[in-house]
Amino acid sequence: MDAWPRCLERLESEYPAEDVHTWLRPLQARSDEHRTVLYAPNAFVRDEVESRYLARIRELLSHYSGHGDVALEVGSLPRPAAAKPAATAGLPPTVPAPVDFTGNLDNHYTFDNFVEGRSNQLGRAAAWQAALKPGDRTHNPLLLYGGTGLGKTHLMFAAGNEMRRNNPAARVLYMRSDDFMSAFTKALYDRTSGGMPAFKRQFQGIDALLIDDIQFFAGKDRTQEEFFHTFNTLFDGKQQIILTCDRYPREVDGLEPRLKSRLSWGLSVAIDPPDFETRAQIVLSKARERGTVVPDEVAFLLAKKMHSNVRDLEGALNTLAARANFTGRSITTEFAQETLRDLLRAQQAAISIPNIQKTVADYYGLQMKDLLGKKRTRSLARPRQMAMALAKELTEHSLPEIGDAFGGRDHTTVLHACRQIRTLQQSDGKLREDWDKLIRKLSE
Ligand SMILES: Nc1ncnc2c1ncn2[C@@H]1O[C@H](COP(=O)(O)OP(=O)(O)OP(=O)(O)O)[C@@H](O)[C@H]1O
Repeated sequence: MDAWPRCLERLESEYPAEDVHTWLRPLQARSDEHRTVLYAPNAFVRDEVESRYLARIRELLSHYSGHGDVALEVGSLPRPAAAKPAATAGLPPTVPAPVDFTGNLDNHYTFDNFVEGRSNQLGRAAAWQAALKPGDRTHNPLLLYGGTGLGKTHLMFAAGNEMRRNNPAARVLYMRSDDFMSAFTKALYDRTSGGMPAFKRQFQGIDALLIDDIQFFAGKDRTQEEFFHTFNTLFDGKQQIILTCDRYPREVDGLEPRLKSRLSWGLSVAIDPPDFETRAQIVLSKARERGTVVPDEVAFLLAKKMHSNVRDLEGALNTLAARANFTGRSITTEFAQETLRDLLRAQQAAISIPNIQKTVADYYGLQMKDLLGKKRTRSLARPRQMAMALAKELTEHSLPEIGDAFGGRDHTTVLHACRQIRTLQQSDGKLREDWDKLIRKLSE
C-alpha cells in the first residue's frame, strides 16, 4: 500500500471528520522513493494544510515511506489517462493498462450538481444533447471553451456520466491533453509499451472521447498530427468527441489550421463567467452538497466580492466551513467578513475605478480623456457606459462617487448607464462578450 493512503487513514483517526473532509481528502499525492509531492486544489487549502497539518504529515510520511521529504503545492495530479503504457522509471503512472472505462470519469460531476445560469446555459444544453445522442452531427465535436475554473471540465464529466447512466455499457474515455501527449510519446519511443498499435487500439470501439484543455497541444506538432488522425477516425466512426479549451481555438497560436478547421465542424460553445445570481446559487448549492449551513446573505456577500472564478468561490466556502467547524461558530455575514477579511480586501483592492477606466479604454482603443470627456458619439458613449456599469458591479462605490470619477457626471447618468448595459446584455451578443471579457480581465 502507498504511504499516502496510510498516512491519510492515520490522520482520519487524529482529526475531526470535517477537517479531514475539507483539508486533507482533497490533497492528491505523488510519490517516489525519495519524495512526496502533495497537491492542494487551491491556495486556501495549501495555506491551511501548511499551517495546521504539514508537520504531522511529514512525521507520518517519514514513518510510512522512510523519507520525510514532502512538498506541498497548488495543482493536481494528471487526471487518469486511459491505457497508460507500463510503468517507467520515476513516478508511477496513475492508471494501469488496460483501459478502465468505469473508473475514468469523475462521477462526482453531474448535471444535477451543475448550477445553470445565463453564462453556461448553452454549454449545459449542448453537453446534455451530446450525452443524449452521442455522435450526432449537430454536436460532434462538441467544444466547450472559456476561462479557467468556470465549469468546463465539470460539464464534460457530466456529459460522460450521463452517457453512462443512459447506457451503462457506454465506453467513455476521458483524457487530459497532456495525458494524450505523454501516452503518444511513450508509444513512439518505448518499445515495451506496445507502441503505436497499442496506443491506437485504446480508441477503437469507444463511444466517446473527452479531451480536456486542448490548448496544450499548441506547438506540439507531432502530437497534433496524431490527434488529428485520432479525431478523424472517431469522427468517421460517429463516435462522440468532447473537447475543452481555455479560449476559442482559432485564437490559440500554434494549433494547426487544419485542426482548427476540424474543431469548428460541430458545435463550439463559450462558457462565460457566471453572473451574480448564478454565483450566489453556486455557493448555496456547494454548501448544501457538503452539508454546511450558509445563509443567503453570506452567499450574496461571496458572490458580490468574487467575480470571475468558481474555483475561488468554492475555496472561500471551504475556508468558511472549516473555520466555523473549528471555532464552533455558525456562518453569519459578520463571521464571513471577519474570516475572509484579507481575501475580500485583496479582491477589492485589485479593482479600482481608475483601473476599470484604463482597462476599458485600452480594450476599445480609446484615449482616457475621451472616455471621461463630454463627447457623446456612440463609439465613446457605449464604452463609457460600460465602464460606469463595471464600476458599479465591481466596486463598492456609490452612484454619485462613480459619477464624480467619470468627469463629474450626475448619479442618474450612472444609473441610466447601468440599466442600459444590463438591458443590452440580453440582446446584444457582442456587448455581452465584451462585458464578460472585461470582467475576466479585471478580476484576474
Ligand atoms: N455552474 C456551476 N455549478 C456548480 N459548480 C460549478 C459550476 N461552474 C463551476 N463549478 C465548479 O467549479 C470548479 C471548477 O470547475 P472546472 O474544473 O470544471 O473548471 P474548468 O472550466 O474546467 O477550469 P480549467 O480550465 O482551469 O480546468 C469545480 O469544482 C466545479 O464543480
